[in-house]
Order: sequence, then structure tokens, then C-alpha cells
Amino acid sequence: MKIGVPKEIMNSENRVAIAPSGVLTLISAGHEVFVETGAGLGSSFTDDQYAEAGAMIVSSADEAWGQEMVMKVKEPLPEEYKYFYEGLILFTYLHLANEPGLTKALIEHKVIGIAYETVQLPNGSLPLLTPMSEVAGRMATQVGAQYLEKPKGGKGVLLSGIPGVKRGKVTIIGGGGVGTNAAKIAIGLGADVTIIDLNPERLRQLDDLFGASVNTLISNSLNISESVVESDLVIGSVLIPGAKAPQLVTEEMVKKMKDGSVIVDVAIDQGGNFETSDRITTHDNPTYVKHGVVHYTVANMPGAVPRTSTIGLTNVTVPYALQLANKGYKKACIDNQALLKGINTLDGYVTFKAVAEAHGVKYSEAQSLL
Ligand SMILES: NC(=O)C1=CN([C@@H]2O[C@H](COP(=O)(O)OP(=O)(O)OC[C@H]3O[C@@H](n4cnc5c(N)ncnc54)[C@H](O)[C@@H]3O)[C@@H](O)[C@H]2O)C=CC1
Ligand SMILES: CC(=O)C(=O)O
Repeated sequence: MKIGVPKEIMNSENRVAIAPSGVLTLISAGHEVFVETGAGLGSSFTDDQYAEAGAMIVSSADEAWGQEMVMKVKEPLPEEYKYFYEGLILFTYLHLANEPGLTKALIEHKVIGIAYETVQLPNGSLPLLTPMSEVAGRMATQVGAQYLEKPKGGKGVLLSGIPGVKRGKVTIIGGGGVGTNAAKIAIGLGADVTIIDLNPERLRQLDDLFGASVNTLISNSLNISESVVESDLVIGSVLIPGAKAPQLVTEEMVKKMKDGSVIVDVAIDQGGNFETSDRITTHDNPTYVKHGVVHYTVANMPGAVPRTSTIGLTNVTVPYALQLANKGYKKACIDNQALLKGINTLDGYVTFKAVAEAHGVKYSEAQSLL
């Protein structure tokens, strides 16, 4: 199969879909890979390294997009919709529940849209989201700690405290991949950490993992409200796979937070967990202040640590890309139910229920279209 790898064009998106090691894997299996010139530079991979791995370096986005399958990192931006054509296999993060324009463009052009974030194993885990959730979760605490500093607009609290002065309080809503990694770093910093989740079994696992280093709370409006209002840093990481994120923290709760507190809404890529997360920000200008609270709502957090993230993403996506390329998307998705769950658009239909519901459009089962 001919596989294209365009350069990412989102603000400060320095990741690339495949590291040279992944190119070598695909080429060794008999496929052709076309990498747009400079696509890897943000992650410190040169054209020469890609060429040595066997890729063809192409000089334009047009050529990279003109292949049978395109692998990307972020959801295409409107200026990329012109590259869509009927039958294109697009393998990338899509976050369609929060992207009505992109959903429409994929349907109109009959693109086979396979979303990394909805590929799901029988145990419910999301293997192509996990490494970026690990990155974003760890970053969430780091950036939260930074924005609590006075010169960054925060209230001037050091999360670790010092002897004689109490520790900062961190609330993490959603104890999955992002939440667990955010907690790891917050505990490491010595903060007073609370994790809130809807799933009691998940709370038990977190309790076993972190012991007395965390407080765990079941998710309900009262627990969320009480914990959020008392916190210096609140991290939003609730996901209902493929669906628009639930807004669990209301504007009223945010109004009650102390001035200079910080919100890091990692779930912003699916629409966000805070009623006050009313915009997506960029790495160039990552925060805004609402009701005195600093909001960080960057939808591509791992783009700031591209070297780690590109390698982490390649590790998990390439085995699936190989299945798509070796067998063709139909047989690959019939043989592997996890991959089948990744198909969000096919033949002009929305094939992921939560996406169809988010946009009020007809849902068609992917399997019946294969
Ligand atoms: N902004 C960014 O750059 C990035 C954003 N993300 C996003 O972060 C979000 C979280 O991802 P993961 O942690 O991997 O998901 P996950 O599926 O591992 O975890 C989600 C957790 O939310 C919990 N949950 C569901 N409903 C809840 C409720 N009502 N109250 C409390 N908890 C509830 C689930 O039980 C689960 O433990 C996703 O939207 C993902 O796309 C991930 C990576 C980068
Ligand atoms: C998950 C996602 O959208 C990201 O890593 O940017």
C-alpha cells in the first residue's frame, strides 16, 4: 500500500505520525511510504533519516495526501479538507464529536475515517490513546504547577508546600489514563491529591496503586463541587469514548474557586469537562482567565514534547497501520474488532454511534458496510 505522512499544520504541533523506525517496519513489509519534507523536524527526525529508512521524501502536502492511506497525528484542519477524496483511508486522531465541520467533510468526500482514539480492545482500553494520555496527564500537573506561580497569573502556591506551610490541593476528575498519570506527578510533587471517578472498581484500583497518597471520591455533583471549590489545581480528564465530553464542573462551581486557582481541561479535545472551557487554546497562548481562574485548554498538549510523543505514538499505531496496509482496511477491520471500532466514517456515513448522536445525523453500523 502507498502511505502518506503529511507535515502537521496545527499551532505548535511538532509531532509527526511516524518515526523512521515505523517507516522501516512498513517498508520491510513491502509498502511504500511518502513523507512530506520537513515533517519530522519538529520531533528532531531529518529527511535523511526517513530516506535511510526507505521513505520517499515528497516536496508538497499534496503528494503526501495523495496516497491510499494517510497517517497523521491531529484531526485535519479546514485548510486540509481539500485533500480528501473518495476511498482515502485516513488514520489519525479525529475527535469528531467535537468537530461538526470535519465530520461533514469526511462524509461528503466518503473518506474512510479511522480514529486512533476509538480503537478499543475487548477490555475497554484505548491502545492508541493511551500513550498520549500518559504524556498529557503527566504534563497536566507540570503545567498546572507552573500556572499556579504568581508571574504566570496564579495564586502563588507551591504544590509541595514547605515544612510549616500546607501543601497545595489538586483535584483530578476522571481517573483513567490521563488522571492516573496526572496523579503520579502530583503525588511526586508532594501535593494533596483527590481523584474523582464514576467507576467504583477504578477507584479501588487507584486506591491499591497509590494507597494513602490519594483521596478517592465517587463522582457526583456534590463531591465534585466540594472538592473543586477547595482546590488550587483542578484537572479534567473524563472521557466517554467517542462522545462529547460531559461538563461536570459548572460555571457556578468555578465562580466559587479562589482567584488564581488553575484549571487544566485535558478533555478539551472532546469538548471539555468544565462549563467555562469555552475555547480551545494553543501552545502559543495557552491560557485565559475566567471568574479569576486560570484556564489551560490546549487540545494538543503532547505536541509540546514531540520527541517523546512521536516515538510513543509510533510504538502503538504502526502495528495497526501494518494490519490495514497488509490486508486492506476491510479485511483488517473484519479480522480485528478493535480496529473496527476505530471506523468513524465510511462510504458517506457516520459509523460511530456517539458521533452520530453528537451531530444529530444518521448512524450506520460499520460492519454492515464492509
Ligand atoms: N488535550 C490533550 O492534548 C489530550 C487530551 N486527551 C483527552 O483526555 C481525555 C481522557 O483520556 P483518558 O484518560 O485516556 O481516558 P480514559 O478512558 O482512560 O479515562 C476516562 C475516565 O473517566 C471516567 N469517567 C467517565 N464518566 C465519568 C464521570 N461522570 N465522572 C468521573 N469520571 C468519569 C472513566 O471511568 C475513566 O476512568 C480524553 O478526552 C482524551 O482524548 C488525551 C491526550 C491528550
Ligand atoms: C489525543 C490527542 O488528541 C492528542 O494527543 O493530541
